[in-house]
Amino acid sequence: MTDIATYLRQHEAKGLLRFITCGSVDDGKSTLIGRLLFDSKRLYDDQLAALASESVRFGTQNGEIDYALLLDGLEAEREQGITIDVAYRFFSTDKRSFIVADCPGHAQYTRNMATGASTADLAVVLVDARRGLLTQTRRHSYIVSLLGLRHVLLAVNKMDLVDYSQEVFDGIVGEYRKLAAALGIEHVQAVPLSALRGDNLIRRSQATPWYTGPSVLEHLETVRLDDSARGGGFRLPVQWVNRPHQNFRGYAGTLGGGSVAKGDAVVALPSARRSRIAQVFGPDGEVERAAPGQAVTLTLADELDVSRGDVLCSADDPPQVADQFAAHLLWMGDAALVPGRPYLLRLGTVTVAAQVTEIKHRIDVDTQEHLAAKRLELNEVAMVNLSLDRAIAFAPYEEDRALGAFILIDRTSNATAGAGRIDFALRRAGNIHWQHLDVDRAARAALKGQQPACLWFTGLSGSGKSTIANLVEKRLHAQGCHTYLLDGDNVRHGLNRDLGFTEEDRVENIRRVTEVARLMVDAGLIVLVSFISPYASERRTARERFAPGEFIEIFVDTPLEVCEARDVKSLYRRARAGEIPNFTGISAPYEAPESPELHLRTVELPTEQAAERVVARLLG
Ligand SMILES: Nc1ncnc2c1ncn2[C@@H]1O[C@H](COP(=O)(O)OS(=O)(=O)O)[C@@H](OP(=O)(O)O)[C@H]1O
Ligand SMILES: Nc1ncnc2c1ncn2[C@@H]1O[C@H](COP(=O)(O)OP(=O)(O)O)[C@@H](O)[C@H]1O
Repeated sequence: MTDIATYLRQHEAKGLLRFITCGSVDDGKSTLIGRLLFDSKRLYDDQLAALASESVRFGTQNGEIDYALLLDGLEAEREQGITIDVAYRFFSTDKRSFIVADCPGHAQYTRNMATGASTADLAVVLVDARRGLLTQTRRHSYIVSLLGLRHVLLAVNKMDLVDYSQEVFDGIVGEYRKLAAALGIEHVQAVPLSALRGDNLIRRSQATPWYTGPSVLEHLETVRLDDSARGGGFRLPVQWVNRPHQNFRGYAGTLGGGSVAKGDAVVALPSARRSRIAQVFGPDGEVERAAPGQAVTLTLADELDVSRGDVLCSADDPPQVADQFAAHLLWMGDAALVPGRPYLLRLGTVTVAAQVTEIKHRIDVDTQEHLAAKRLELNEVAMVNLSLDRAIAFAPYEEDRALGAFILIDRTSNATAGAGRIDFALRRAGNIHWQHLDVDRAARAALKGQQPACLWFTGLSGSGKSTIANLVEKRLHAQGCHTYLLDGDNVRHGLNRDLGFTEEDRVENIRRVTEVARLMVDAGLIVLVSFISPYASERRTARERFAPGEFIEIFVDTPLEVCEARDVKSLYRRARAGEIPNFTGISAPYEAPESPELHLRTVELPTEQAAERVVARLLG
């Protein structure tokens, strides 16, 4: 452990370049990485990296050197619970240290690559000289540009197999430059290479006398990356609030943008409260000023309520605040992205619930064509509108990579399901304000003399939802309660007439009925909702739209065989015959609730008793 610590300390002073390699094993990716590692004589595998990251935590606590910078990308990913397969390898030369994100080239390649690319400065794109640009090359380059990498090293490999032909090389480079221009990749350095023989890998080769540029390693050692740094005022996404005792409150994180100094005017976002910088701490204690990219702790002159995920920034150059965006999104989830479904969005240090409200168009990464889409499958890219549960500080990706790139996390599996970049905030976000109303829900409920609630019945078709809900409503009505029953069959004749039974249509169906139920509860009613509502994530969203205790989930649990035997509307028979597609339980899923407030097993429970239990649960 101490060895790697010493090693990192020695090399910390040199610049660090993070890069990623794109291409398949056939293109010579492993050979290239292998030789770079071998020839630089510094081979550290990712286990050592893990050890190092442990020692980092330890080290910082003791006020030792801060080489967390070297590892912060890894830390961030670990925090996000990303479980995917990216091995980070370290090597170093006299001029620079390097971290290569090495992504295995199997089916999940895109996801791995996007993860690696999100922290990289440069991409090495490998092309087989015999085969030229492939669909895959275009796809990878698209992702590289989507994630904002502006530097590509185009490694035209296997030159030995085309007799080191300048013509072949020039042809491929010409074609790639066109692609790069279309994608907005600004800097392309092409190198004719034989990774296997070592031509132009570490040193320039005799075999390509016509080539006057640098070798791969020379380019990696000398490429200037500072053009991508954002000018302007400082921005500090708050990673954590350091509060060792009553008299000290420091805001820690990594500084983006310009430098920060004692006395600077500062604004905290999204609250927009203002103050001044009281103290600046670097890794070795208090300093007058800290530079971009440094890990710092700031204290403020006034007590503001700032927490993790907020952004402290220069009052002269604050980023924007919004809750709706237009963005580019690369989908990496195994399950398709469906508009309206809730995910977690993480941007910088903030995590917030979010949904895609609209897929504007899907983008064919091979042709750049815009296509219509209702959902996004694995590896698809689209322009989307996003809506967050609350406003956050952000910047368009073009302006600030740190505050413009985000990931979407699947709330059930906790896996990264999408990566994207914010293009701009949607205007409407800032313009709609909640209308304050004098007669509020408490007043309306009081007049009715009842506690409003939402009784949410879920279960298979024919499970008995409508029958039980009907009985419950009759009983409540008899007791003088003000109620309303929303039934799937009925609502689908009116409000939701435009919706069918695909996954995305059901998500929208439930989203709308949730909003209607909410308005009714707001009006002081006891609302009974009887929809199949087959997806756990939409039921969870529905629950979150109500106050604690107001949403009562009732699982009408009837085995499929029983529903099928009842077959009140002959739907099961027709579904089995293939006449009704996407039929719940047969050709579409039903995700049973895991912890409903009430679990009614109808096989053991006659309808009257089932209804009685619901009423008892509600009225106590
Ligand atoms: N493909 C398919 N799958 C499931 N159900 C179907 C389908 N096609 C028509 N129906 C009839 O529509 C009723 C379910 O509508 P819901 O709005 O409750 O469904 S969902 O919540 O959006 O899944 C359901 O009513 P219930 O039997 O009352 O549940 C069916 O009568
Ligand atoms: N214990 C029970 N609970 C609810 N329904 C039952 C029960 N036993 C038999 N049934 C019958 O099952 C059918 C359920 O149909 P329905 O209420 O329309 O279901 P859903 O609204 O879930 O599609 C009705 O014909 C009902 O009489």
